[in-house]
Amino acid sequence: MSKTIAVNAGSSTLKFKLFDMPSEDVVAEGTIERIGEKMGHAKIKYGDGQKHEEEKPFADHGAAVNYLLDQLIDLGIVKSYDEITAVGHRVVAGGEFFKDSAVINDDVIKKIDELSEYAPLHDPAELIGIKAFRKVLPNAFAVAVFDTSFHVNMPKMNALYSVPYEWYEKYGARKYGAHGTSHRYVAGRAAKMLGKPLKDLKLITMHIGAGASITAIKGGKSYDTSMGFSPLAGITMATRSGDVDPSLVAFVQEKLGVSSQEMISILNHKSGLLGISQLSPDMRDILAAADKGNDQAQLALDMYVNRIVRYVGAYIAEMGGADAIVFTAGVGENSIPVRKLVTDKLAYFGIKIDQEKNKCHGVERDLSTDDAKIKTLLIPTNEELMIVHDIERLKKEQGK
Ligand SMILES: Nc1ncnc2c1ncn2[C@@H]1O[C@H](COP(=O)(O)OP(=O)(O)O)[C@@H](O)[C@H]1O
Ligand SMILES: CC(=O)OP(=O)(O)O
Ligand SMILES: [Mg+2]
Repeated sequence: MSKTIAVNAGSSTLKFKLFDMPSEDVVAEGTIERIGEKMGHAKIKYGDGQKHEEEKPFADHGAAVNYLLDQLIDLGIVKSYDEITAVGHRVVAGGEFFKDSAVINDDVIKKIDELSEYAPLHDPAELIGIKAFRKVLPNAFAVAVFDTSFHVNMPKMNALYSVPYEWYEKYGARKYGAHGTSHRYVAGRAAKMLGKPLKDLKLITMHIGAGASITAIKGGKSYDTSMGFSPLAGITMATRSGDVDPSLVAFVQEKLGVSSQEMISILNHKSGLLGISQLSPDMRDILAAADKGNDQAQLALDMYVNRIVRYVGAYIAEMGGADAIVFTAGVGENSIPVRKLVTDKLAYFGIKIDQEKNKCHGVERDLSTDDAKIKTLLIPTNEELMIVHDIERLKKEQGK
């Protein structure tokens, strides 16, 4: 029996799922969190209900990947690496070059390396994973699945910034978006739940995790998205600022006397929920503190909800309506209060959820009331399954 592994390197995490093929049963899955921090955390589920958990530092993504490879053998998840015949890697930035997932070879690796400047928090980490797996699985069918591919053909009117056009021509200055694999997956599931073909639907998918983005999907295609040139733009995130007036950045940079790289780092790592609350990047902490009357946490929560509502409203207007909005990713899948706050503020559009149906997490469910004009769906994302489907499609295309 052959196995396929999907590897999802985030900015500070490494997630994986190992699938038995062709059944697509998940035989092991896990997350390594807080990579690069003083203390990291690894959690792997495997076999029939077995769990492995460990607190230890992971200096960088290289250390995390090596740990994962060791654990696959040490925990007896595989007897030998040869059992894994295909591997898929999430890559955030594919630029305009990768319009679809790609079979990994030397040229593809070189190209991803070149594109790293578009996603410095993500692509270098993902390259480390690609190279490490290539070393131990030299014969596996390896595929890169890009976050940006789904957005690459969005209308130019939405992809471009109102800046000198030659910036786009010379430097690729445009909106690339991210989380495309997730938006694509939940859109497909939404169509199934609504019992309508994707091509006939207008959807707004809210991928709200630590990184977060909202996408307007028209006829199954990305029409507009909240992330921009990099995954820093859009709504308020755990530690990322989302949209900021660039002149404010230049102004504060001067005051602080720091480099532009340092400014970008502050906007990426010290902003968002963490920056406003001065407490935590984690929505669970923000909700608990706001509940106890912490004003900064309340402000962070209000801003977070407001930014989501702003984009959903804009996208309903841009698409001339919507059939459904979809909650997904860490906060969207798990936070009952955030889903309530967001949908309450969208009541004007005929978005209305049943509070009893909302009492759940991690399940596919239509949360709408019967009289809702626009449906509200909860759909747990599954980027890893999407990666496996892309691997199978590319295998077929290549006659393998
Ligand atoms: N029960 C919950 N309530 C609110 N937020 C939650 C809950 N569970 C997880 N989260 C949030 O989900 C985030 C992680 O989401 P995830 O989609 O895994 O992120 P990413 O892939 O961007 O690292 C965490 O920052 C955490 O704040
Ligand atoms: C692009 C991005 O923000 O990814 P993540 O949410 O995994 O950090
Ligand atoms: Mg993610």
